[in-house]
Amino acid sequence: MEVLSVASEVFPLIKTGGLADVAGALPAALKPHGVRMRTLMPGYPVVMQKLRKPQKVGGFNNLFGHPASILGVDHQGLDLLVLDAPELFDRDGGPYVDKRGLDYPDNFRRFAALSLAAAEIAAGLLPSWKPDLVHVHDWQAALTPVYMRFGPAHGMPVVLTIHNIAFQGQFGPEVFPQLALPPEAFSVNFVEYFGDVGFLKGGLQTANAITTVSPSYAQEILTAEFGMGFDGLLTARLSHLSGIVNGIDTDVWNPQTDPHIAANYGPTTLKKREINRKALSEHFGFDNAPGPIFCVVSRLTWQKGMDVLAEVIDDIVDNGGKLAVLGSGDASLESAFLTAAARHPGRVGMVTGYNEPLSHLMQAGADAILIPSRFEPCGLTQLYGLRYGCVPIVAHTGGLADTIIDANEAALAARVATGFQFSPVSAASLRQALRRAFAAYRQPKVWARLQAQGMKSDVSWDSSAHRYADLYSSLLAKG
Ligand SMILES: Nc1ncnc2c1ncn2[C@@H]1O[C@H](COP(=O)(O)OP(=O)(O)O[C@H]2O[C@H](CO)[C@@H](O)[C@H](O)[C@H]2O)[C@@H](O)[C@H]1O
Repeated sequence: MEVLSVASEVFPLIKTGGLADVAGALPAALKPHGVRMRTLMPGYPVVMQKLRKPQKVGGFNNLFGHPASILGVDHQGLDLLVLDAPELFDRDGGPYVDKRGLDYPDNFRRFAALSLAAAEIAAGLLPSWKPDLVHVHDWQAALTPVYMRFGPAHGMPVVLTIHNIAFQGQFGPEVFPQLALPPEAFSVNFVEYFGDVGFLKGGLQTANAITTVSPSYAQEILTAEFGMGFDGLLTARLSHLSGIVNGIDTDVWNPQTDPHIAANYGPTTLKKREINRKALSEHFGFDNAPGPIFCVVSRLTWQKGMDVLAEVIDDIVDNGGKLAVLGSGDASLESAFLTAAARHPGRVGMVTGYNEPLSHLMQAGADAILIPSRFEPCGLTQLYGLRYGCVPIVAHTGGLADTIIDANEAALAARVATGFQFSPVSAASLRQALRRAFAAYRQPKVWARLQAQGMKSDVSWDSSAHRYADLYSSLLAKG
């Protein structure tokens, strides 16, 4: 089966969040299931620099006003199709925002171009290859099924995966005439959304199947609280919606071989984590006092509950714990953590920015990872935590609820617990979870059991890749 995957970021070429990890890992995970996946992504400067011997495999004389090429290239086993459209993607800032952190004003055109290119590939643009099915990710690729619906690839199945329904790609109605869609596409059945143009809206209406990244989140987005305006639409399309939990790349995230950590270790050599703890402590300027090190690797946003975490920092320190934070995001949250680090030297440390190698060392050296998200479609850092013996302390929501088994009395007695869950997302309930974590940490056998159980959890793509492959087969069987 030949599948075209379309994503705006793909690890290891470019990553701002979990979408890149998933788009980067799925092709290899699907291979054993008879799926050959080629991935279309934009040719941002950092991507173009990394490509080795790309070949032009197709092109456009005029893609939204400019010529563009499709480059075919293998990158560390990833079969990539890169949309080389310098007018749209050769920019100084990040993939979505400029150097000042502001959205590019032509984002609608940039990602409409990605989607249109995908639809053209589905329609046979490349002389050498045509997919049987298209799998698109998030709003940046969500116009693909809309373009396909009005073009020659009409009828080819499309799967749309929602990684985060908070990001919808909504633009004013004035962009519609610039999208090269027929007038009837500006209707409630397609992209029209309360008078605006909605990229994700259009995709949700037209994809043959909608998936999101955990079964619990698939349920939650049917409610007004989590649906972010799409609960009604999704309820109407319920028979096409399912939740498939993310896996992780167990080669990239393997404490036995990880090149980014100070000492490799496995389930039987957990003592070596001590060396990573030391390296982490040096990095964050921690003192040598015992006590658990909690870590955070996250965008610093309201979604991630970082304001709630900021409220309990003093409690962590008062109880003999330490906190290492790696992240960037809202200025007020960044400054809350920096202020806490200044207030608690040797106990609280903050690294602002994005640092992939350090994120590995944190999972290897910290005792627990804190994830107090208000909503979390799946979450990947708790899965990395399980694999690294860094016990996850998570909010009971979305994929966090689906992947962590709370250390309640019954689960501890049955030896199945892998972490701590709390609800609601409030400082009081996070404090309560921390109290339970401190108590468990004081009992080394209990803590070691939590770590061991977590490390035994299957966080690989094996079972989820199977589900995607089954979904593709069922869509193709429908003809
Ligand atoms: N400062 C930093 N330095 C280094 N690495 C950092 C970092 N900040 C974050 N990361 C990394 O970025 C990734 C974040 O993935 P998440 O799943 O936690 O959330 P995100 O909200 O980006 O993804 C959305 O899509 C994913 C994929 O489907 C869903 O799991 C998730 O719930 C949904 O919100 C992880 O690999 C993490 O290690």
